[in-house]
This record gives sequence, C-alpha cells and structure tokens, in this order.
Amino acid sequence: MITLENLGKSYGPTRAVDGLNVTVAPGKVTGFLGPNGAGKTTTMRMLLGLDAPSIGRATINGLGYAQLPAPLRTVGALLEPRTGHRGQRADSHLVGLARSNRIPVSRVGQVLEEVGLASAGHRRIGTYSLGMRQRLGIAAALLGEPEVLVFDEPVNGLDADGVAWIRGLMRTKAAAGATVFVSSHLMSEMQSTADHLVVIGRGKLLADESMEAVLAASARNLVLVGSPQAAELAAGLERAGYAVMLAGPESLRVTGASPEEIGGIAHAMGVRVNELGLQRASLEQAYTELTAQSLDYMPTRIGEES
Ligand SMILES: Nc1ncnc2c1ncn2[C@@H]1O[C@H](COP(=O)(O)OP(=O)(O)OP(=O)(O)O)[C@@H](O)[C@H]1O
Repeated sequence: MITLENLGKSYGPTRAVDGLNVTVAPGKVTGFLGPNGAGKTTTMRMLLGLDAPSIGRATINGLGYAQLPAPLRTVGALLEPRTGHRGQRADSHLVGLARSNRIPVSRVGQVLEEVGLASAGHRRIGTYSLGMRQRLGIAAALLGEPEVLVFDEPVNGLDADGVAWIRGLMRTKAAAGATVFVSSHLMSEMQSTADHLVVIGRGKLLADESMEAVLAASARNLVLVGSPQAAELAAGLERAGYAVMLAGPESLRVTGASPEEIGGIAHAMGVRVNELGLQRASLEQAYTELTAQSLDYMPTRIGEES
C-alpha cells in the first residue's frame, strides 16, 4: 500500500505538489493522471526517496523509502527508460542489482524471460531500442518480486505489442495482490488498464475515484432514446429536469439521466420506448472535464481577445 499524507513540494514559488492525501490500495491498477507539469513525476520521485518533500510524507507499507529494510523487494519502480550503462550487458546490469540488494542471481534469468528479453540478455544496453530499454527497466523493477510497483509513463516508446504486454503485466500483478501505481497521459490506454484513478492538476488532487465513478460522473454521458412519442416523452423528461435534444422525429438524446430513470418516466407516462442505449463518455472526455480548470495554458480562442 502507498500512502501520501499532506505531501507537498515547492520549487521556489512553484508548488509542484500541493498537499496530496491519497491511499493507493493493493489488488488494483491505480492510474495517476494529470496535465503536463501537474506534479506526477515529482510525486513519484518523493515516494521513491529521490526528492525530499517540502511538507508531509509519502510511505510504502507505512515506511518512507529510506526506512525500507529491503527497498527492491518492497517496491519496483520505473521512472525513466535509461537504466544501466550503455556499454554494459543487460544481464550483468541485473546481476549487479541483484547482488547489491541480496536478491538471488537466479532471478535475473526469470525476469529477462518475463519481459521478453531472454534472447537479448547478453547484449550491450547501448544496442537496445527504446522499447527494449523500457522492458529492461521493468525487469529491474520486478527483480525483487516486490508487492508495490510504481511506473511513470511505462508505455512510452513501446509499440502496440509492447503496450498490450505491459497492460497484461500490470493487470496480472494487481490480480495477484500487488499495488500498481502508474502514470500515463494516454487516456484510451488507461481506460483499458486502470481500476482506480488519482487525478491531479497544478499539484492538487482533482479526483480519487474508481474508473467507473469517474466515467459515470461525466456530463458527456448520453442516453439515446427511440420512441414513436418522442416529443411527448421529451416534454416529460424536461419537466423532470433532464437536458433533452430531439435527434429525429422518433429519437432523443438525453444527458444527466440513466437509462433506468428514463425508462421509469416513460413507463409512468404510458409512453412506448423502442430503444434505450447508453453512450458512455470516454475517459478522454471525462478527464478533459476534470482538468479543464487546472490547465496551465488555456489557448485564447479567436474572437475572445479583449
Ligand atoms: N527540479 C525542479 N526544479 C524546478 N522546478 C521543477 C523541478 N522539477 C519539477 N519542477 C516543476 O514542478 C512542476 C511539476 O513537474 P512534474 O515533472 O512533477 O510534472 P508531471 O505531472 O510529471 O508532468 P509531465 O507529464 O510533463 O512529466 C512543473 O511546474 C515543473 O516545472
């Protein structure tokens, strides 16, 4: 489990991270989202003892990173794809890491296998593609069989197969009980990977909710209704306070109501309904609404300049 308690970091006048209180639970993939410069990397660096908080604290299983008796056995991290020296062989890099962390060297072959680098383990890191270096970084993170995984933008540089692979890896680890905390700016990817979302903007917490709740709260959720008495039903739905648009002579688009609520109103009015379909907002849309207020630079639209 990861706990952020009133965690804050200032760089001069900039509050990169501003009083975060978050618990990241085991058994789930928790997506960490926010616009560029929101403070995600700074938060992860404080969690991993690479930056000192200005206020508050970040703990893993109740301890700060520096207090962990065996850090690599507790938390596996991928912060940037650069790992090891270019001239070093990938397997020797991992052997060095294992030895210095009292992890059995037999794990090296296992993690190389797990990340799909078994046949390239003897090669020098400098000959690796960006995607291979990303896999090597993940191999290093998995070396100590940690129960907490912290990945900053892990799919950067990976091709479609690599993206699908890392999604599967995170889902498998979470299903086995691991705490998986992963930042990403790829909303469609997060939508199919994360169970829970922590969203920040300008260092502040904007949402800490299940994926389901974030999507359900979006104003972009639409219900498409087909009815031969569309106009009559529209009037009834408007009386009930829902936003209704006539999409055709026999079809409506309704926002703010669930299919069940619309069905209930239609039933009470004695109106026939032929079709009732929920068109869910995408995470991209829900996220845009959540972060709209916290974007550092809002483009000025033509015609709005004063
Ligand atoms: N070492 C530093 N010195 C000064 N300012 C910093 C430093 N590191 C980060 N910042 C500032 O802190 C804020 C948060 O940066 P951070 O990299 O944590 O954001 P992020 O959410 O990871 O963004 P991105 O998605 O662009 O990586 C930014 O305004 C950034 O310019």
